[in-house]
Amino acid sequence: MEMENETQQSKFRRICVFCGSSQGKKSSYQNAAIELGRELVSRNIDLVYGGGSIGLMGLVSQAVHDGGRHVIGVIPKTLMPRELTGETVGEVKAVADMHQRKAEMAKHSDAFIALPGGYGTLEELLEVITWAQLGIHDKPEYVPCHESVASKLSWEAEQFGYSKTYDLSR
Ligand SMILES: C/C(=C\CNc1ncnc2c1ncn2[C@@H]1O[C@H](COP(=O)(O)O)[C@@H](O)[C@H]1O)CO
Repeated sequence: MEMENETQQSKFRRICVFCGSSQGKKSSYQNAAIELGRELVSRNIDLVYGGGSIGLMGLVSQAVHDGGRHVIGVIPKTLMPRELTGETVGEVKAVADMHQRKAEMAKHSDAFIALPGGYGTLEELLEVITWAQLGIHDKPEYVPCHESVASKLSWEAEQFGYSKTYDLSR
């Protein structure tokens, strides 16, 4: 029987979160980023992300770091002035370019979660989905099916004729 307040164990050690470099118009996006960060902490899961300190990326990484879990941020050197402001959080892996960033993020993660974001987030999500389709990896991708979490991303996905259910896990 499960005990209340018992730390939840996950089969995932590290999860990669893709999300916006801006905070978005709705406070629910920001709340979702913080909630997801805390949820990872409660399940003893470390974070892999794009390394930025701005937008939803900054919020989720700060929440995981504040909760005492390890944070790996993977960021191209050329993007640092744009996406890294102030103090860095956790371990920062500087890479040469965007392609290496995505490959590194995928290598260090057991699964992927996408929160709302712009085209960068969408691009990152679609890349790992298509890698799974090609059999390059078999790690699950998940877009939380919740209005406040998925609406921005889902709007963009709809433009590409994507499924409205957003249950992309396999
Ligand atoms: C330019 C290249 C590939 C296509 N573009 C991107 N690929 C991967 N990651 C990207 C791309 N553009 C932006 N990003 C990053 O996504 C994060 C969220 O951005 P958003 O637009 O706010 O959702 C952010 O860290 C961006 O750096 C290489 O050939």
